[in-house]
Formats: sequence, C-alpha cells, structure tokens
Amino acid sequence: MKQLRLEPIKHIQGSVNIPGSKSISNRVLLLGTLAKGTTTLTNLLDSDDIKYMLASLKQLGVNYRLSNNNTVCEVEGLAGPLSAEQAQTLFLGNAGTAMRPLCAALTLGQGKFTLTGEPRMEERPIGDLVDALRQLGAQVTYLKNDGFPPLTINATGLNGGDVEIAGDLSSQFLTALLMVAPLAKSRVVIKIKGELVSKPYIDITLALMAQFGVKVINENYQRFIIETGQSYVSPGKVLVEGDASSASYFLAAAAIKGGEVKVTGVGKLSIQGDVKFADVLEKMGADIEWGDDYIIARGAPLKAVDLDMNHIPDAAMTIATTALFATGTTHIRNIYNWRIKETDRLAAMATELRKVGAVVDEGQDYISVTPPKVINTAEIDTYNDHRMAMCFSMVAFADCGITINDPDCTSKTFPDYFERFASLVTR
Ligand SMILES: O=C(O)C1=C[C@@H](OP(=O)(O)O)[C@@H](O)[C@H](O)C1
Ligand SMILES: C=C(OP(=O)(O)O)C(=O)O
Repeated sequence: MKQLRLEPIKHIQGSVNIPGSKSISNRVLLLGTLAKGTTTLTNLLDSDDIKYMLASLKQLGVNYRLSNNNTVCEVEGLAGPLSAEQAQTLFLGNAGTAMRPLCAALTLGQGKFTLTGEPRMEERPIGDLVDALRQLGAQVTYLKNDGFPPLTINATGLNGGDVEIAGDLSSQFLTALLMVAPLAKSRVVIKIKGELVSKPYIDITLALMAQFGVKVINENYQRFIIETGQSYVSPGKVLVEGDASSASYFLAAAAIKGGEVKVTGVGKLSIQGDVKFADVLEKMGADIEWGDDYIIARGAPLKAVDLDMNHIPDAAMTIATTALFATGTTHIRNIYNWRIKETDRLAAMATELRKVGAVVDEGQDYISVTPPKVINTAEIDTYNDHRMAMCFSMVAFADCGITINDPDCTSKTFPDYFERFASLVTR
C-alpha cells in the first residue's frame, strides 16, 4: 500500500484557487444533457466522481467536447430525456452525485439501464429514491439487496402526481427527484417525510434548476411543487464555483497554524452550503474575511465548539481533526448520515483520532473530540474515503507529523490535494 509521510509543518501561507465543485459539476452535466441548447461548463472538476458521470453520458450517446485538461466541457443538450435502444450497464464508482440523479433521470426516457458501482456503493442506500420513483410509475428492480444498488431500470417515462419521499438519510434522493420532476408527464408535488437532512444541497439543486429556466415552489422544505410544461433551457455558459468542501482543508490549516490562507473561486456569493464551514472556524476563534469569490482565514488560538452540523456534513469532518488543536471538547452533532457515506465516517473518524491520542466519544449521530496534551504520530487508515485522507493532513501541524495510508483516494474529488497543500507550507 502507498503511504505518504507528512513531516511537521512550521508555517502555512498563500493563496489557492480551489478546483470546481463536485456537487455543481455533476448537476450541471446532467441538466445540460436534459436541456435545449449547448452548455459550456468552465472550471469543471477533474476527478473520479465527474469521470463516472462523463463516461456514463458518453455511453448513453450524449455529445460533449472536453478540453485537454478536462476542466472545460461543451455539452450538447438533448432537449429531453436520455434513451437507449440497447440495454446499457453503467458503472458509477462510489459517486453518490452520479448514482442518485442518474437513477432518477433514466426513468424519464425509454430503455433498459443497469446501474452498478464499487463494493461500497452496494452498501449505500437508494431505497427512498426508488420508492418515490415507483410512486410515479417507474419500474426499478434490485439485483442484489433490496434498497441498494446494483439495480435495473425499465424506462417508459415518468408520470406526474403526488409523491412522498423520506428526507432523513440523504438529500441526494430529493435532489434527484427534483431534477427529473419538470420532465414528468404532469405536475409533480413532492412531500417530505421525516426531517430533511443536508438542506443546503437542495438550495444548490434549486439554484441550478433556476439557471436552466425551471421554477420550483419550495414550501419550507416540506413540500415542493413543480408545475408541468416547464423544460430546461441552457443558459449557455456555466462557471462552476470552487468546491467549498475542498476549501475547508486550507481554511482549517490557516486557522490551526496561525498563517494566512486565501482560497479563491468560492466566497460569499457561493450557492454551496459548505461555505458556512468558515463560520464554524470563526466561532472557534479564527479570523475570517469574506469576498464575493474568496475567503481568507487567519489563525488564532482555537477553542472547542458544540454545534449541530447537519447542514455541512462534508466540511464538518474537517472540524473533527481541527478539534485536535482547540482547547476543550468539540461536539459535532446531528451527523447520523456520516455512517452511510464513503465509509462509516463516525466509526472511522473515532478510530483514527484515537490513534493520535484524542479522547473520543462516538455516539449514534454525534462525535465528541478532546485533544490529547501531546498529539502522537500514527499511520492513518483512510478507508477509501477522500475526506479521511484530507482531514488527517491537519495532524502535520503537530510536532510529530503524520503518515497517511492510501493518499491517492483523494482522487474522488481532489486528485492533487497533497501537492496543493505542500505548495503552501514551510517545514
Ligand atoms: O447533493 C450533493 O451534491 C451532496 C449531498 C450531501 O449528501 P447527503 O445529502 O447524502 O448528506 C453531501 O454529503 C455529498 O457529498 C454531496
Ligand atoms: C458524501 C460524499 O460523496 P457522495 O457524493 O458520493 O455522496 C462526499 O464527497 O463527502
């Protein structure tokens, strides 16, 4: 297994332009496909999750032109659903933002589609989405375990009507349903069962649908109405913002080490909820400055926080390792769905934080982290989870340094993370 040794870091300083948002890249590729007209995406993320979406679209006959560095993509819209004359099997890795939206989108047209992924994808639920699509007439069959990929869709189009969907495991199910709703045969009214988690991701979905000309009535995240007769029309150009979750590592690094780091490409005009990560750092004591498309973090002595982080589930992981450098016990609450992401992130985070000496309380839906007096070095397992690898790079700010096992797993969303990180630090 490959390992990356990070020697102790004395100082961090500089500016980093953050690669494109995973959430926006995959949404816009799909909306651009369903839309009338050609959409040119700039600052598209070049990472595994996007490659799976792009490969699937190509397999389904979508025409697009990708620049040499994979960050500019011109998508020729179909002005309607995806269809295929021959049965297609699509491999979607472990990309939730490809699996869930494509599962919904492929019910709209005609054809037989099988969706598969990596072993972990077969453990990540999709039942709540499939239940909702079935209420609208979709025919979906599970190939292994009920409620989980792989699955086969026999597509004949999607009816409109009233549909209920559970919101308590993942917002991606609702995102998927919202994106296909305008192309159903009549008006769609979606009612949310239970608490809706990760709400800001729904705001991303609605903002992008609006850019493509579709209006959704949002009744307090409880009910959504999508009137019939709407269709997606390309806005022409879409600039993909920098990924706010990816920005969290650089902002945290500055907060921990007392230097100044500016992240560009994401700022106060962002449509991504994860920019609120900067507010958490501010509560911990960091100095944060906002521009329209940048955020600057400056370090200061950090103190623990006790917060509900359901709204920023990805960036919240960065707080778990930042907590090693804060006085007191940090409590990260209402994050049950960490358990059903790339790995069981609550269990993985607790295990690895204990290796460096932290006292950790892992609850069903929370984690509490008390830093040790002296942080130990360790070999950190990353569980094929890009965020585990990136979060634990923070431990290099302790006097002992850290070793990251399988660092290349960052390729899911940030292939050159460790090179970018190294370019800002002095050892
Ligand atoms: O819609 C999206 O782009 C995402 C939603 C979130 O998932 P959940 O809604 O499952 O929390 C987030 O963790 C994921 O990385 C991306
Ligand atoms: C949860 C994540 O990914 P996915 O889009 O596969 O759900 C993530 O990137 O942290």
